[in-house]
Amino acid sequence: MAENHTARVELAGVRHHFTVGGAAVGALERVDLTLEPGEFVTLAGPSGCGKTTLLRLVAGFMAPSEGSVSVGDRPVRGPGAERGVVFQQPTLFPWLSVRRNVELGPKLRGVGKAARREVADRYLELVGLEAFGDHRPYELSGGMQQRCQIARVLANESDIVLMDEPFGALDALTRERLQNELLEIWRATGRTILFITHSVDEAVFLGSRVLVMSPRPGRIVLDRSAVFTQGGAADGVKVAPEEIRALPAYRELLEEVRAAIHLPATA
Ligand SMILES: Nc1ncnc2c1ncn2[C@@H]1O[C@H](COP(=O)(O)OP(=O)(O)OP(=O)(O)O)[C@@H](O)[C@H]1O
Repeated sequence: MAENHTARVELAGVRHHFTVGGAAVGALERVDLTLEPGEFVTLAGPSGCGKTTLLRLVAGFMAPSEGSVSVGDRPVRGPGAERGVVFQQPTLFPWLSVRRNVELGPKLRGVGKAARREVADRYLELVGLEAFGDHRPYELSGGMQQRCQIARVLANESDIVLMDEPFGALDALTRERLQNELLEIWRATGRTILFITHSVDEAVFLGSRVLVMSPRPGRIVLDRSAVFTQGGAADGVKVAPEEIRALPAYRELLEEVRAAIHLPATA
């Protein structure tokens, strides 16, 4: 994996509640969590358990009711360029070309024209969209738009990539292709990734670490290292996804995660 200099993300004693109709609705309860640089952390849990709330706190879109969120020992006080967010639905500017969408972050940071074009083209190539730089987002399929969004976040040099069910709206084939591409990108760039998913298989397949949250108010009830994705990349040897999924240890973790979410065993 690429060397990385990403900062550690730390949530300490985090509680969060929303006020709805004058009443407090608990969303997160006592979350103590450290994301180490370069980890690919997947987060699963029942609907409404507080996953998005946790991600939004790390993104700096809001502050916790209690406790603290910090990145590299600095308290999070709002969004920052080192934390990129990939939403479930692509949020691209329709009036800009695919390339200009990807260039936007570097442009806002004052990167010159030639340099930002180079960065954009590098990331478009990484996500397999090199031939579509001059297209408009609406000329791309949903999966291609999602890849463009990922390229945009990476081009913005966000060392920490926060992904909220990014593949949730995609068909199974595109989803599988993007999962494999994302793993390649992670191996190549060494970013820290926090990835929310409803799919237990996706959580176990992608994560170098798998977290499960309890029903609302969410707490982390399972925290496991998963070596499957890294194992395949160890010495450049690629292991086919089907082989990884057939490993007994993979099946075991899958069942453990399913049990933690109170889903029935698969077999
Ligand atoms: N802006 C808000 N105002 C009021 N309540 C909210 C708000 N955002 C979230 N909540 C509530 O907080 C709880 C946690 O929501 P959150 O979106 O974090 O869950 P989630 O685990 O991401 O759900 P899902 O998997 O269904 O996307 C839910 O009960 C939700 O209704």
